[in-house]
Amino acid sequence: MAHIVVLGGGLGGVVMAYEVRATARKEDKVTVISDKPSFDFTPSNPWVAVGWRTPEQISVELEKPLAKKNIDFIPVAATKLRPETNAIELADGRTVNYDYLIIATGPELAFDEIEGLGPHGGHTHSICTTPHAKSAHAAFEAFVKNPGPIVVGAVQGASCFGPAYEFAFILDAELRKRKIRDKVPMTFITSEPYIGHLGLDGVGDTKSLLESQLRDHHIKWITNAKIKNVSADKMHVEELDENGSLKKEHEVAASYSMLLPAFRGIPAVRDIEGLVNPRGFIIVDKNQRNPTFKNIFSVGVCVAIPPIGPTPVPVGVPKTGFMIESMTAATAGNIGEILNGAEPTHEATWNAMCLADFGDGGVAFVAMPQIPPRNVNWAAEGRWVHLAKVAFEKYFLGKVKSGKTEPYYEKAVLKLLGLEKLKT
Ligand SMILES: Cc1cc2nc3c(=O)[nH]c(=O)nc-3n(C[C@H](O)[C@H](O)[C@H](O)COP(=O)(O)OP(=O)(O)OC[C@H]3O[C@@H](n4cnc5c(N)ncnc54)[C@H](O)[C@@H]3O)c2cc1C
Repeated sequence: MAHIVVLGGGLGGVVMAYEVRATARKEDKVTVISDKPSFDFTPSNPWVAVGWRTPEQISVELEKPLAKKNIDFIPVAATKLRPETNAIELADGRTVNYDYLIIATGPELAFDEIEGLGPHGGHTHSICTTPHAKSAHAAFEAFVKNPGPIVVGAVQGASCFGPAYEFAFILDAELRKRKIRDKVPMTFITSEPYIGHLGLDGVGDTKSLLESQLRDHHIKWITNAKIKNVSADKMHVEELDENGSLKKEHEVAASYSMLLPAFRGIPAVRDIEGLVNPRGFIIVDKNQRNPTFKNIFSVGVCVAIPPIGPTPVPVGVPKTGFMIESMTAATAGNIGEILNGAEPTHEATWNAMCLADFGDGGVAFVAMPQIPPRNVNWAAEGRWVHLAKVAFEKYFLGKVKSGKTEPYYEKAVLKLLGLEKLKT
């Protein structure tokens, strides 16, 4: 009998647990360890922040659905991983031993790298977690009573740009609905070298698509931006030129702001030599397996993926839901093979595919592979993206509740786009 532990109960971890349950042998034990009792569907956080969803609508209590699939659940945070003894120390003093470990903890949010950034003692809001989105919503309701300038964007070192664009357009839609958009100057501030870069050097024509959307919605922008510091009503921003030298300094007024932070690995794993890169992300080979500790695998945002190329201000590569599904499927296949005495053969596709909802429209893109030149480099816009995103939410929450394992949705979207045959 082997004990397979999945660390993290988010988008990657829960699906991972279901999938590895299906590929492991009957006698093997599967356990999920998470620092909270529920699963939150992170892609819906921008909707929570404007009141289009409540946190309860996008959360699932994990104990029962996991138990139904014969998966143990420990809702206690891991404080330290000891890979040399195959042990995880937990916040309640317990130690859990494993034969195989899959790390799916997502990121730690590096707000402390910029003065005044973030919701904990800083001056910017966040949509990275559902509790953050809930307090961003409370602040938004206060803001609309006394509107002023809004800043939305992503800071230096960020890797998740789609949700920043989404949130800017969703705020714009909500402010129009409340008929106060005319009282709110909006600025999009990003470390990307150009609008629509997305950490992927653009996909299809995301540059023109997103620039024209920002223009159409009267949102100004600053690219190659480094946030120096944020105070209660403004932020100090350095705009760099293409060589990385200072081009212009900006003092941007903000009554309400949301900036996506840089990510790094969680403290429980961050300083383990051979396991992580300098930012604390888990190093994996093509089979999602760590080359030093061969019984450790990793999926999701905590996986180390190098940036697509140098940029004047550092930007990382986004890890989206569809890519994460392909990492979980490959990992489950590989652990199944190892348990049956074979070498792992499954590889994730690591393609980027994303739906960015704008409330009444949206932009979708597919990049296969992630690094250009690509076989598929496609982006489009339309109201259907909003509807597809609602379907994505329903599909995923259903998957978490029921324990279904196949990545139906990726197939469905590719089919919708006529790209099914091109899937690599
Ligand atoms: C605001 C936002 C919107 C996004 N929208 C989309 C989208 O529309 N489409 C898309 O494809 N992708 C989207 N993404 C990207 C990506 O799909 C999500 O970030 C996704 O949640 C990542 O899944 P994950 O499992 O890697 O991490 P997470 O979902 O963050 O899960 C990590 C889990 O580990 C737990 N954990 C953390 N530390 C510990 C610890 N010490 N011990 C135990 N458990 C721990 C956390 O509580 C959490 O449950 C979005 C990301 C963000 C931030």
